[in-house]
Amino acid sequence: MIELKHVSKSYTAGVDALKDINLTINDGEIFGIIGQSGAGKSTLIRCINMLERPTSGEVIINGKDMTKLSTSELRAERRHIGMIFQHFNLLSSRTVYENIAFPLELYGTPKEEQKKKITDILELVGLTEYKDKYPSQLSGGQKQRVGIARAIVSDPDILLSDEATSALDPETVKSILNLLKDINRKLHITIIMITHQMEVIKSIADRVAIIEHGHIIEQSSVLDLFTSPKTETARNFIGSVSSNTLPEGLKNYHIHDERENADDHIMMRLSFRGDVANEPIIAKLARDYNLEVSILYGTVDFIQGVSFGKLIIDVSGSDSNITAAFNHLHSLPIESEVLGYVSGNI
Ligand SMILES: Nc1ncnc2c1ncn2[C@@H]1O[C@H](COP(=O)(O)OP(=O)(O)OP(=O)(O)O)[C@@H](O)[C@H]1O
Repeated sequence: MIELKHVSKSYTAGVDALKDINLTINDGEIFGIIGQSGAGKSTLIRCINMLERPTSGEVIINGKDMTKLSTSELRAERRHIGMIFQHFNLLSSRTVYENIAFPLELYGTPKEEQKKKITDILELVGLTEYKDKYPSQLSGGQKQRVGIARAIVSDPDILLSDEATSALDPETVKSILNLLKDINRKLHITIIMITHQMEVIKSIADRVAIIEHGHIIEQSSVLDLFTSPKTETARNFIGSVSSNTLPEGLKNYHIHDERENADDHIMMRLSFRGDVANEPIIAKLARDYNLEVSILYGTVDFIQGVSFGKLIIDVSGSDSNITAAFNHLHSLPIESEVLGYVSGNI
């Protein structure tokens, strides 16, 4: 387990990059940290392996406070933490095999054991045929595979990923994320990923924290974040992969914020998870509350194998029935939001 307790980091220039960060990351999790440029992501991930020393607070990994270790103790603990980078950081004068061998050489691993480990890892990352190539002869995705192989060849418990997919094209991002997921499952390595791309979080993270101006402003499971975001920043990140704006066809309606006429319809958005998707919510609103309900638009997406959907519906009926129906909706694990009022027939 990794625990950050009241971690703050100020750079000498007077920049408070991290402010009272509290996080717990469980063994075997894929934990995402997302934030805009300058939010403090790199500083945070570098404080986990002490590439940056926090100004205050504790970083406890498997019971040991990393901030209290001597240089030699820290070197020993770092063996359990691998790291991958946006620009791969490979040694250009070494082959793929020699790049992966590098950490094992530093740790004095015997040559025969090195060979066995590297052969297995090359197989795992799909680069067996490329072992004698140099980094300049590889694509970006292949370079990152070498970076991943080098990071996990010394059997770490934790893999830190610093924007590891940011320099790659969308197809390659998918294949690298699949590889990371595979490694997480097969080798039970805890993965902490920092990114500014919500797609990355949505694809593979179990839980996520949002960092803004050095503060964690929201943290939850990825499914909870998508279905019930609490902050504007979270909604904006979600909007980048799952649009919350009205579909084109609905923009033609004159939607107003206030009710203008007694017979105005209400346009609303319902967001729900797969576990409630089977309930006849719409039928119930119509039947039990005597409302007219039309479905105007719907989408379904998947996170961690669970479906979550959005429906835009048009509701009309008497005030008392609408109030009772809204009370019923609020009792369900569904997010409901009034988008506005529409006059006349829809
Ligand atoms: N070595 C440093 N000295 C002084 N200030 C720094 C240093 N490194 C980072 N900062 C500042 O700390 C803040 C957080 O930077 P950090 O690199 O952690 O953010 P980030 O979220 O990773 O950004 P990006 O996505 O652009 O890499 C920024 O204001 C940055 O300018």
